[in-house]
Amino acid sequence: MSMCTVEEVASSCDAIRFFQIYVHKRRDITAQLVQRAERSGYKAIVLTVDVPKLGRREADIKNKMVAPQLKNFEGLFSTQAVSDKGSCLEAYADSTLDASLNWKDIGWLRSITKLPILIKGVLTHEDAIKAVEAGVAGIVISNHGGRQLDYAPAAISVLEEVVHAVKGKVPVFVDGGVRRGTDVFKALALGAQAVLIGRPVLYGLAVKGEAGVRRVTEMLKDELELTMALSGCPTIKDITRGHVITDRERLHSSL
Ligand SMILES: Cc1cc2nc3c(=O)[nH]c(=O)nc-3n(C[C@H](O)[C@H](O)[C@H](O)COP(=O)(O)O)c2cc1C
Repeated sequence: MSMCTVEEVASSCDAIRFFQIYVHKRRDITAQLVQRAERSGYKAIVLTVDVPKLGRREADIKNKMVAPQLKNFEGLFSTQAVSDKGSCLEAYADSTLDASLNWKDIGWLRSITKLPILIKGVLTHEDAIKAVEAGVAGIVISNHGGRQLDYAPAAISVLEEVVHAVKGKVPVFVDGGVRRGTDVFKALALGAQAVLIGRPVLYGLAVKGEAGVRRVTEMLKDELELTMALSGCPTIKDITRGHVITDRERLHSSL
């Protein structure tokens, strides 16, 4: 749901880019986006699976959230959803996203692209195993930044069970609540290959544009390096499971 097009983002930088998609009721629209991402040099498709419907975002409802102009869909369909119930974003998601999304759709996606497909929104080891069986190239553990369902577990709390289930067959990434280098360190120690960052990037952007985003990533990098130095880890490879204690271990030690 970007306000810039696939092509605009591609021409703005030569960084490695992954393209995140939702599956639309109209599959031709999803297919077109995937093809545009391929043509624009994106390296992977990230299929978000935790939004069959938009969660109940009460602030959006109260504030009568207006869906932003989603430029990728210009000429394809109108994204100007209106709602008398409150959130226009919710009305937009209801009318366009396919709530019947299921495991077979990964097969469909694989049939229309040669790019590796990552699945974003996994929170259990059972789903992680199914995702690997369905042929994904990577897993992003995520609860959508806590924006979809109250009481969904924190992504970091399920990281280890997913890593164990996946057994190194595909890389495991995690997002949600990464605010400090220590958070990155913890995720790496619990077996994540990398972390993804949402709101800190947006906060940096809001405060100081591109320089603000740069500063956010520098801060995280500096903090990670300091944490590594103070934990006796000269390289990322030196960060091990033994460097962190989880709640489960605390509980065991008090039994
Ligand atoms: C304003 C906003 C918009 C988002 N839009 C999307 C989206 O379109 N697709 C998606 O997969 N995740 C979306 N997310 C979720 C993020 O990708 C990510 O999972 C989450 O923000 C990570 O948590 P963090 O913000 O604590 O780092 C959005 C998050 C925010 C805050």
